[in-house]
Amino acid sequence: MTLVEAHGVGRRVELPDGSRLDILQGVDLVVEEGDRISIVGRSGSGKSTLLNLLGLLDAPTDGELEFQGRDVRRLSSGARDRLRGSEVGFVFQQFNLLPGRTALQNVQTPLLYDRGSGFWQRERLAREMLERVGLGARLEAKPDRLSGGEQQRVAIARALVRKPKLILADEPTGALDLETGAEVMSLIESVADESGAALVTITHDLAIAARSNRHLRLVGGRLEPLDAAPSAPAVPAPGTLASSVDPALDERLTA
Ligand SMILES: Nc1ncnc2c1ncn2[C@@H]1O[C@H](COP(=O)(O)OP(=O)(O)OP(=O)(O)O)[C@@H](O)[C@H]1O
Repeated sequence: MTLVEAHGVGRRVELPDGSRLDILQGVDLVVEEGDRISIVGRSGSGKSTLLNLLGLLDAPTDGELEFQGRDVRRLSSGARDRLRGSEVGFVFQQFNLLPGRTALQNVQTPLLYDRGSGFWQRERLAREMLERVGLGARLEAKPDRLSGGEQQRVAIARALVRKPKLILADEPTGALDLETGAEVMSLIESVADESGAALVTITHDLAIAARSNRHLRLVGGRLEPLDAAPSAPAVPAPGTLASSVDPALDERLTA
């Protein structure tokens, strides 16, 4: 099933001096259920802007964008928020956990928007999700008591507790060491597999990009395919350099 279909999508913003900046122009992308897509691009090329459009945080200024067959530009902001809440999960580089809340409370937060789910049901779902990411023994821990890798696991549990069909990961391993990053990606992928969700990952890390089955690069406001499959192993051995994964892929990603 097609989740997202973008044709000629553009995103333009107005700058304080009255001039306009075309961040994205003519983006074409189809995301199917179960897809594993990585997007690379230079800093400032518009990757986060694109992720915000795919995740219904923002609407395009040009082109057509459909989410599960619905025209995003015609949705009211309330309808967009509801669709995002039930169908999209975000994982960010900086975890974005609520600092004063326990792991269990953090993971329950998205469930507060589920009409009809009572406290005990929310607690059960959050507990199960934290157990799924290996943190069943740290339910009451607050973020400042957790390592970076553990905080990212809480963030993953929070992003996926509503079983979204689209998972958008913006540099999810950027704040983690290589080995922890590979573990965290495996976790995101296996949870995505269980629910048949699509996973779109923005990354600068070539080892992380190589794990996807579709590789795209954002350049000049457009997406272009990097179609040759990387020959690298899916997970680099701990301690290996990301750029040693596949010199050919490396060249294509960073050109
Ligand atoms: N609301 C906005 N108003 C003005 N400029 C913006 C706005 N949003 C993004 N930009 C600009 O658009 C460009 C693309 O931003 P974006 O954050 O999408 O890039 P990116 O590829 O994710 O960058 P990075 O890899 O450094 O995070 C940047 O030059 C940014 O300053």
